[in-house]
Amino acid sequence: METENILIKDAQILDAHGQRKGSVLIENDKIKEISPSISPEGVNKVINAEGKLLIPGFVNTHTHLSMTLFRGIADDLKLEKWLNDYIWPLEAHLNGEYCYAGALLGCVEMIKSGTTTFNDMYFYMDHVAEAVKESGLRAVISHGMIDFGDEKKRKAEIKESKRIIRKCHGMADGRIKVALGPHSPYTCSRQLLDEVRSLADKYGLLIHIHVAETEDEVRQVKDKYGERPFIYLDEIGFLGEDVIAAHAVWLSSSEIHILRSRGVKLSHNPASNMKLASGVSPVEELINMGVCVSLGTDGAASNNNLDMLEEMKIAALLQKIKKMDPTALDAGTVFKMATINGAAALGMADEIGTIEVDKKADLALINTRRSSITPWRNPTSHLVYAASGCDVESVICNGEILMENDKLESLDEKYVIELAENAAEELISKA
Ligand SMILES: C[C@H]1O[C@@H](n2cnc3c(O)ncnc32)[C@H](O)[C@@H]1O
Ligand SMILES: [Zn+2]
Repeated sequence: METENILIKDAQILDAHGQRKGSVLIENDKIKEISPSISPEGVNKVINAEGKLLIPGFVNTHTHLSMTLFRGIADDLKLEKWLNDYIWPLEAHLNGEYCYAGALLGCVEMIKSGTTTFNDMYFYMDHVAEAVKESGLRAVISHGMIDFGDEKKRKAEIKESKRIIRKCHGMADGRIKVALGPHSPYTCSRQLLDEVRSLADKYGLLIHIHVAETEDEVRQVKDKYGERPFIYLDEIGFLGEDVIAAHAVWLSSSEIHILRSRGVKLSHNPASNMKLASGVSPVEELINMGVCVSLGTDGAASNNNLDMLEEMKIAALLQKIKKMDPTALDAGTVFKMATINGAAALGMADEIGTIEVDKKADLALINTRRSSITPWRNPTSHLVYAASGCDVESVICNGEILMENDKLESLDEKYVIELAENAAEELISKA
């Protein structure tokens, strides 16, 4: 491969390690050098980052990308009714084409708001992988498995997961990895969860699952298995460092200890938890106990967007009101949740999540000369409390420019919007 290099010149750099000024040289897919000044001689592409803030691309650790097609379809409902009466009946009409269109739309939205890596659980994941490949983004994808105790369904779900692993793991120059996606302890049988654990151990794959999202789920799991969700999962030997659990709202103190001792990673999804009125996760307690808590948007049908800047603000504000303490979940902590903690949750802390030499060049540039973040004083504060996805101007993933000066480079935005609009209309007319 011919060496491609990009120089990001004179940026204000911000990551979990703090703030500094400097230039960043990218060679192929990685950061080669970070110095106060780097000569542009022999460089293929120079980006003048004077007056710009350079941050790591956000890591969104819980998404259902193709659900962009269902945006605004079923608002103002509780999770159970939302899933049973609206979302699952619609999902019965999905196909690969629709999932591809919805995933492309999600990729556009994520690039435009500075996300470079995401953890996605859904259906027709080989079609989703195709969209991710075209977009230039990095993703962990998993087939969402639900068996409701039906043996035939369980076998079919495992078969589909294995097919996706064979077809997509390592795709797009390694930007796409495959994980296992048992939906939740209330939709998956004990046997299915056991098989998932064995496959994860055998192939070294991550497990992505929804757990302890609602009080109703806790009641259901207690009625069926006699224990709260995380205690039940621990008793069956399911939990480990490779598990990333979304939501984790309703937790007892013993469950928090289990999460810590098993090294389970969490994805906190405040907007979705608020919109479905699921509850408020005890994020401050979890972080103080040493649990790795990252941030995710969930799908666009329960959020209703994929903007990690907005999600950071919601996360911070929600903890402050839960604790009635304005010092709770400060801006610096929530920025870490959206970057390095996300990388750690996906087992990629050595590769992404901060701006360091030898890490992947997954970066976003914010234009600091925007009215919403003027006067430019405290970058972390402005990012979390004042900025939104629209303030992201340029995005690089794996050393490729995906957006420059607000123009998408890897995808044709107009085409994607048209494709998704048509797919959504056709799909909804079938239901
Ligand atoms: C993959 C399946 O998961 C469903 N889903 C989307 N969001 C949520 C949520 O917040 N809790 C539980 N299940 C969810 C999605 O519709 C797919 O059926
Ligand atoms: Zn979800």
